[in-house]
This record gives sequence, C-alpha cells and structure tokens, in this order.
Amino acid sequence: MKHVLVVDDEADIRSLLEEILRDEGYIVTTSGSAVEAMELIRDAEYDAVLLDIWLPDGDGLDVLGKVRDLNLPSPPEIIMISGHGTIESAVRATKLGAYDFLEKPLSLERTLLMLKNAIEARQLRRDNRELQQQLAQTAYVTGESVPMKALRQQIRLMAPTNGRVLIFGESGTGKERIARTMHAQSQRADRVFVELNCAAIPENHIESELFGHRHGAVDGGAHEKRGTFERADGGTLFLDEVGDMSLKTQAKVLRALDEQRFYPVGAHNPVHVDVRVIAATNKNLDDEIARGNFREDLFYRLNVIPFYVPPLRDRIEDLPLLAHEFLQEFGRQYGRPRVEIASDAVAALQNYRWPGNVRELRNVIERVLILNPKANRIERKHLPTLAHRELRTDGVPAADGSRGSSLAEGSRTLVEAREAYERDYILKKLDDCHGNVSRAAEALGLERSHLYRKMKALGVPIRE
Ligand SMILES: Nc1ncnc2c1ncn2[C@@H]1O[C@H](COP(=O)(O)OP(=O)(O)OP(=O)(O)O)[C@@H](O)[C@H]1O
Repeated sequence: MKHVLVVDDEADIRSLLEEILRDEGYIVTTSGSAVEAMELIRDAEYDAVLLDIWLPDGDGLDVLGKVRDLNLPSPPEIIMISGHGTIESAVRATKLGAYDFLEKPLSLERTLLMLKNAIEARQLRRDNRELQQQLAQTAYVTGESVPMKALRQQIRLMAPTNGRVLIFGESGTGKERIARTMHAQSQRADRVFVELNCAAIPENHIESELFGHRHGAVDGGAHEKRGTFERADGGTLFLDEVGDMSLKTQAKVLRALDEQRFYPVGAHNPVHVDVRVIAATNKNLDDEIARGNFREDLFYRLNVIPFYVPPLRDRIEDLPLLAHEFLQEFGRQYGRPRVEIASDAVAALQNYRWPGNVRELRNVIERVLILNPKANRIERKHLPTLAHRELRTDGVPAADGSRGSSLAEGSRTLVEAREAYERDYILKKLDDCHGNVSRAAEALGLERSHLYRKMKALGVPIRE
C-alpha cells in the first residue's frame, strides 16, 4: 500500500484529505507544521507528500529544499498546495524539483489523479535505478587467469567501437556476461540491452520474435508485436545461440545488419533501426558452414572480432575467485553475508570438470547455501555429489591429493538424485544421437526448446 503524507495548516483540509485518501486505499499521515513534517519524512518512507506552501512555522519551499538535502535513497514525490497569491511560489517549487502543484480550493478529481501519476513516476524512477544497479553489478568479468585477463583487455578495446563481436564458448562459460559488460562499457550504456536466445524459441517463431509482426500476420496474432531488433533500437542486441537460426532467418538477419532496416512479418514498410549486434554460439560454425547449415556471408558479417571464452575446466585457477564471489552474492541474498568456504571444499570443487561451466558452479554454490542453512563455513562435507563421470582424470589432482572420488560422501536429497538421473539419461540419449539435440529431443518426447532449457538448467554441456 502506498503511503502519503498530508501537510497543511488547515485542520479541516487535513481531515478531509485523510478520509478521502484512506477510502482510495492509501495509508495516510497528516501534519500541520513544517518542523514536524521534516521529522516525519526523516523517519519513514513516503511515496508522496501533499505539501502546503504556507505553514505556521515555515515555508513549504524550505521544506522542499531540506528534503532534497537529506539525499534520501528513495525520496517521496512532493506535490505543492498553493492558496491565492502563492501560485508563483508553487511554480518556483516545481522548478526546484516538486512534482507539480495544486491550487486551493482543491479539486478532488485532480488531486487523486495527480497523486496517482506522481506515485507511478516515483515507481518508474526506482525501477530504472534498480535496473541500472543490476546492470552495473553484472557488468564485469571475473577471473585472473591469462585468457580471462586477455578477454577483459579485448572487451575494453572493442566496447567503445560499434564493431560486431561473435563470442564462442561452451554453454555457461559467460558469453552473455561478456556481452553485457561490453554494452555497459559502450557509448550505448544508457540504452537498452536486449537478449534473444535463438535456440530457446521454436523455429517457426524466430522470425516474428526478431522482426515483430503486423496485425494478423501471424497465426493467432491479432495484435501488433515489436520484434527484438526494434526494441533494441539505439542499444545492443545480443543474439545468443546464433547458430540455431534457419537459413531463411539468417538471410533476413543478414539484410537487416547490412541495411539497418527490415520488414516486420506482414508489413509493407520497412523499420529503420540503429542496433549494435553482439552474437554468441557454442557451435563450431566452421563445421556448420561446411554442412550448409550456416551462411558464410553472415558468419563474416557477425564475426568482425571473435572472442573465445575457455571452459571453466581449462582455467580452473579462476574457480576460487568465482566461488567466493557467488558465496558473497547468495550470502547477501539469503541474509548470511559472513558465510565462508573452507579450502578443502574449494579444492574439491577444483577437482570437478564443470561440464555446465560457471553457471553450474553458481547453481551449486546457491544450492549448498540453501541446503545448509546453519553452516557459517561451507566444508567439503556440505558439497553435493556431483556426477562421477565428470570428475577430473586428467592428472590434475585436487589440493588434498584426492582424485576420482565424489565431492562429498553425504547422501543426496531427492531433488539432487532426480537431477543427477535426468542429467545422466539426457547425456546418454545425446550420446546415442551423436550430440544432435533435435534428435535427442525427439527420442525423449520433448520439444527441442524444452530439452534445451532442461540441459541448461541441469548443466548439461551443449555441443552440437
Ligand atoms: N566471469 C564471470 N564472472 C562472474 N560471473 C560469471 C562469469 N561468467 C559467467 N558468470 C555467471 O554464470 C552464469 C552463466 O553465464 P552466461 O549466461 O553469461 O553464460 P553463457 O555462456 O551465455 O551461457 P549459454 O551459452 O548457456 O547462454 C551467469 O549467472 C553469469 O552471471
């Protein structure tokens, strides 16, 4: 429920507004003085303040200035109330940052509408700030291994240019993270970053997802839809799993990249856009080109600069840093900011091959925290049993010298056992189908996009 503070020297206006606003579902606090209003604003969070300009112990304008000086993390929207002869001050107040002003005698309809709009504006500002913070939080790439340092250097060089980048790497290695970091360091940082995962969308929908459609152009599509290219206008479009597009869609994407314009499905006029495209794939596109599945001209258009992200097992020295980072992230999220991880647990984690790469590590750390709510220190015994077949046998022993044993001898929960079974079964079907996800999906009785999402969630590497 939204909280409104009414500050007015006239008692009957205060009580009238209080009654009406309560009926409208607001929580209402009232005050008749400038000093008290300041105290209230300092002590509680209000969504909006209706503030009279004339107060017995001060001026509404002073209150406005003081609220601004408080630098509150989420300040209220302030609507000034002016009587005769104070309209000029009210106009000045809006210049000083008040949302708007209302004249006495108050119109009920106008007051309610303005209050609603002010509260919505505040909410939008908050959402926007949160989005910016989220973006800033994920806009860096952790890792001190040689390839990760080199990648960071490449990002720094490429980000400010408009150059297209194609990122290669197994599932979960951090390709999207790299794309977001590039966007955050680019001149488009204050514009949108739009992601489209070409593998997660059924083949016959990709075109309308990318380019949108006009009224009635798509089955069941009674309304118009803006595609990802249009939504990304001015910003960055991240095309994930770009190797999963049909040849027909590839031809359209090629044209859109060349001309920076395209035709939505069923449209007669083109839409012009200014979009930077960053693409990613976990397929070997050279092979796909040789097999006739991927257009060579599109490959060169996208691949102005190639970025290679190595799998986690090939930069296992990055694991301790990543594990600590995820521990801190989830520790904060679950109200345990001081939780630590023991070095034998880190060593055991380094002894695993991480087929699902950094995503799998992040999931494991979150799961360990949830399943051990009392542990302030994560030890080896707390780790789940990870798939035995993925333990390292490449001569890289864990710090404690162990090799080839499961991470923890503890018993599995039902969820873990089911996940392990599902993972093994999917891997077996993939083996049977020589890694072809579409055929494995058919054999398992699943939609390809559904199997794809499942593989991602279970940390099954996607190597078609
Ligand atoms: N270097 C890194 N530092 C911190 N977090 C990372 C890093 N790399 C990956 N992550 C985290 O791991 C998870 C998976 O990363 P991301 O989605 O970028 O991988 P991806 O290669 O795009 O995967 P997919 O190919 O399956 O789409 C995300 O939560 C991401 O924030």
